[in-house]
Amino acid sequence: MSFDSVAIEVSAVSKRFELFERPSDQLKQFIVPRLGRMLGKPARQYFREFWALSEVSLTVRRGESCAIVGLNGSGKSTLLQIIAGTLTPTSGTVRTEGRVTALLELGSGFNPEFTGRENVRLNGALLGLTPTQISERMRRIEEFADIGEHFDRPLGTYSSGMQMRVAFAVATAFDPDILIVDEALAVGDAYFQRKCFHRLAEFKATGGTLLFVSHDAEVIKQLCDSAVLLNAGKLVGVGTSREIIDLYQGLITQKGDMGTKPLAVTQDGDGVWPKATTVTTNGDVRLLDVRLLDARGDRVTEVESESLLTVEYEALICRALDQPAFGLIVRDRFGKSIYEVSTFAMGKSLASMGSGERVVARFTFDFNLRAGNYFFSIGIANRGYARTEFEETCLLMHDVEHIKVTEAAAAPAYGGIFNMRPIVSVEPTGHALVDTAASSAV
Ligand SMILES: Nc1ncnc2c1ncn2[C@@H]1O[C@H](COP(=O)(O)OP(=O)(O)OP(=O)(O)O)[C@@H](O)[C@H]1O
Repeated sequence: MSFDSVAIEVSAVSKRFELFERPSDQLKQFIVPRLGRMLGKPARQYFREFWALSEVSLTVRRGESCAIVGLNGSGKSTLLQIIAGTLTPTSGTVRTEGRVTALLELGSGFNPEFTGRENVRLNGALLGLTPTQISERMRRIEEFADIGEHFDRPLGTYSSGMQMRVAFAVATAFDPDILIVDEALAVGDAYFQRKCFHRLAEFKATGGTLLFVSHDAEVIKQLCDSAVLLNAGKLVGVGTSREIIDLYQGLITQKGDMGTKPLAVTQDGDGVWPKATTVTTNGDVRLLDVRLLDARGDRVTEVESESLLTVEYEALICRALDQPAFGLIVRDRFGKSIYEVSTFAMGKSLASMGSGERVVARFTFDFNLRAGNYFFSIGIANRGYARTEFEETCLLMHDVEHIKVTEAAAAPAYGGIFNMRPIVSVEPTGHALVDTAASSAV
């Protein structure tokens, strides 16, 4: 790949932190090895090594939006800081092409004693912009931040939401080629989050390269083309944002699962169910078949909107389940969940199932979704305790099957995702609107 098309190239980056039990150990580490070397004695180490990143390699092409996902402490922020140049790697290299701006820790790159406006000037100057260029962008930044008179008060007096507003406005206003954003959307109210989301989408649409850390699966799926998954400092998955979110959710299930059998999470269902994008399983059940049936019970790959569809899947119980539950997720082509349900969530308690039993779970719907392609994920679990939480996850498989919905000739016209079938009425209230201007002119 030529570097022309590459915006960020991370090659075998590792980062080691030195963890000291006591502050005095840091001082000892500074002095004792030096003394030892002078006296020809072997060096003693006063810290514990911690590898936050191990041999991470990653390529982001120009114009691509890439998300970094992973559990807390997996190394996402460390990687972003190394790419942004605010932290040096222990080994490995990073190359970036073009102007990079980063929204990392709140307050970084800002002086708390300066006002918002002064900080904007300072940041612009650091990025090499002329005073005229900075002034040209000042109004846009002030408008986007929308913090009123606080803009001319010292940053130290701002709430964290206000600081983020200014930081976000600044980071996106100075025409970066690469924008690095760490969880910025998590700060601020819902209205500002939407504004930030639109600004990032705009940045992406105009060809900017985005590297993004977030725990919000839907935002990632909408904003990012690709994603990588970090686990304990290692890169364990690379793929489309949708594939990686599925893999990540498998990891979350694995972590939250209270069962005694370990869960295996794999990307793409090779060997288990080839169509599936991810498979999370503890081996207690096996999927045997998935069937999509129309109202007559015939197998289909296509269905007309507003008609009956049955999704049924057959599974083999490999270990007795005392409180089994069967679930289904319907997702759109972007992987966004449209509907999720399980026998447990519906309040259906099923009889226990013994090892070797074969069962068929059947979900019949009026499939009133708009024309398009929809994907099905299935879940089998044991011992539910909250709407979507179980003590044991036996099987969670994304994209086991999909259906094409076509629009029926007589289908009602509406926008959005599905037909909510409202009861609508429009009636006169009996009160006429009086045009006061017209009546006073008479
Ligand atoms: N300066 C430091 N000294 C020692 N350990 C550190 C330092 N910075 C980070 N770490 C450790 O490195 C690991 C990775 O941290 P990092 O902040 O990169 O994770 P993260 O994936 O961004 O987590 P989160 O989702 O919670 O923000 C963590 O275990 C953290 O405690």
